[in-house]
Amino acid sequence: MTEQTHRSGFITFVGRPNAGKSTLMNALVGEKIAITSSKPQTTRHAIRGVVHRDDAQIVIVDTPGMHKPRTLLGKRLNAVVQTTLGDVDVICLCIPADEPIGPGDRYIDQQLGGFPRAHKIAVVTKTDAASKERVAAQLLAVSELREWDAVVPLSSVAGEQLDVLLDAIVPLLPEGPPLYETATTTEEPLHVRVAELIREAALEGVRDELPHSIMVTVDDIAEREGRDLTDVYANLWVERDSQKGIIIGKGGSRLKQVGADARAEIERMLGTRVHLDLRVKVAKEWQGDPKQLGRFGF
Ligand SMILES: Nc1nc2c(ncn2[C@@H]2O[C@H](COP(=O)(O)OP(=O)(O)OP(=O)(O)O)[C@@H](O)[C@H]2O)c(=O)[nH]1
Repeated sequence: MTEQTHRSGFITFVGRPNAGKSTLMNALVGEKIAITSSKPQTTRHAIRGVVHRDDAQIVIVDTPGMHKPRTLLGKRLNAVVQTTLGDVDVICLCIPADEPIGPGDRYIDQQLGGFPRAHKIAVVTKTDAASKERVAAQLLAVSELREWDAVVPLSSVAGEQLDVLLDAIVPLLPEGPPLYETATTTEEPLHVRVAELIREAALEGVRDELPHSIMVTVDDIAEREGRDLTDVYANLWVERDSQKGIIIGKGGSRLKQVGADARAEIERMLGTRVHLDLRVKVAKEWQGDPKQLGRFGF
């Protein structure tokens, strides 16, 4: 019997907003750890997931969408992207199959030239949402962007071709032992993961202008002794008093729904019943305020 080579390394997904990066990472890791939403640019943290295989360990760093910065928040997000890309072994550029390649895709593709160390894979996402012909045409168009180490069409939603992507990634990683214990699927601290679940619930059905204004912090997560119950104390931050009203809803109805939805997700993650104490607070114009951004971990 020959001994199998073990490889381990870091990969990341880039692509314009809504390209399907978060959904893909969740599908690969098999546990819900990054926020997904139909609203663009809602991924804020470089969350890591770990894919374990017998022959490899793939550490996934999820980066926020790369875009031309407008606000201070945008600039900081881009700085996170730059640091991440300088560090990884493989960069996967996600381009949806159901939309033509646009300036946003090209902008990001050009940026990839600045990271010669990393191998590059093109991932054509959402193949379930496009015809076979369309997928084929998209593969051709993507191939013409640059010399890729691989081009992989897949669907995170249908769970198709995910193994093909992993098989393409593994040979590009350096030889080495696993970087994380095999039980680990994420190294995000628990309170960050809980905060993301609450933020995701709060984003459901919210008006288009709100997503970037919502932030969640978790003060405490405490198990009640001898009981199958965890207390979670969290704050939902908005930028203006007017937004507070939108979040809370008529007679508190929206906030109640958000609380119920978030609680169900947190219970699923923690495996205990949860009491969620959720307060809505205003942090005036936090996206442009360095102090507030620091507090929210940017
Ligand atoms: N049909 C289909 N829809 C998908 C698939 N993957 C993602 N989507 C949808 O595309 C939208 C965007 O997906 P996300 O994973 O949030 O995209 P993202 O690239 O992380 O977006 P940002 O956080 O804005 O950068 C969501 O509505 C997803 O449900 C897929 O394989 N098939």
